[in-house]
Amino acid sequence: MFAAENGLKGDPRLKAISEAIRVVPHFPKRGIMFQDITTLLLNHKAFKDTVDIFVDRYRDMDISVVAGIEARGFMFGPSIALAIGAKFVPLRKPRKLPGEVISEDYVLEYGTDCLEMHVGAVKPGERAVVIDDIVATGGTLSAAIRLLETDTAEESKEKRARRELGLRLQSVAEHRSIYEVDRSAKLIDLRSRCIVLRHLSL
Ligand SMILES: O=P(O)(O)OC[C@H]1O[C@H](OP(=O)(O)OP(=O)(O)O)[C@H](O)[C@@H]1O
Ligand SMILES: Nc1ncnc2[nH]cnc12
Repeated sequence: MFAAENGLKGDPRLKAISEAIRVVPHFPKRGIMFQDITTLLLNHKAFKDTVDIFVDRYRDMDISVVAGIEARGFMFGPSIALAIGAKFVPLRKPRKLPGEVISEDYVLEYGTDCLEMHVGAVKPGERAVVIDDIVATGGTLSAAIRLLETDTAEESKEKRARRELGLRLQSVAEHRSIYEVDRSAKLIDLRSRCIVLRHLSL
């Protein structure tokens, strides 16, 4: 879907990017097919192609904020921000940011967590892209969106409605299985939304 929507159908870069991601079964616990992007980072071409695809997609779109989710969104987000002329806003795990923060709790496949952002890092009306390495349950990405929405809460209802209509979820690798079929553990192979570098344009 991403390939077709973005004129990348048949682009050999997408296959090479998918193949550069190592899949580690049963990490960090039984049933999880862990998508390890550290092997992609070791492959200069696949790493650069990944960043370039997002840069090409988001340059000249009046985006002033790239928000990266700790920790793996920090590995791709800053390069994309610099290349498209945006600022980089880190969305961090609790108690890491020294200034005043807003927080959002969320549930993960293997526990619960929280994301924080400095108050004032994003101004009302700014256009943002959220970068992370993967969407599994979507809990982390939803928390990131809520954080950004909180900080832009002053914007008008009309503007907000327009922005919500413009939500886009994009990826460079999709339809990979991230759960092993394991009846005894009652896990289902969702063949779902395992997405490398899924991002959201607000
Ligand atoms: O869609 P979800 O179910 O929310 O899962 C996806 C999130 O899980 C991973 O991060 P993790 O919280 O493991 O932290 P890390 O990047 O610090 O390893 C991953 O990098 C995403 O941020
Ligand atoms: N299957 C998975 N692989 C890598 N990171 C993840 N975060 C949540 N689920 C994951």
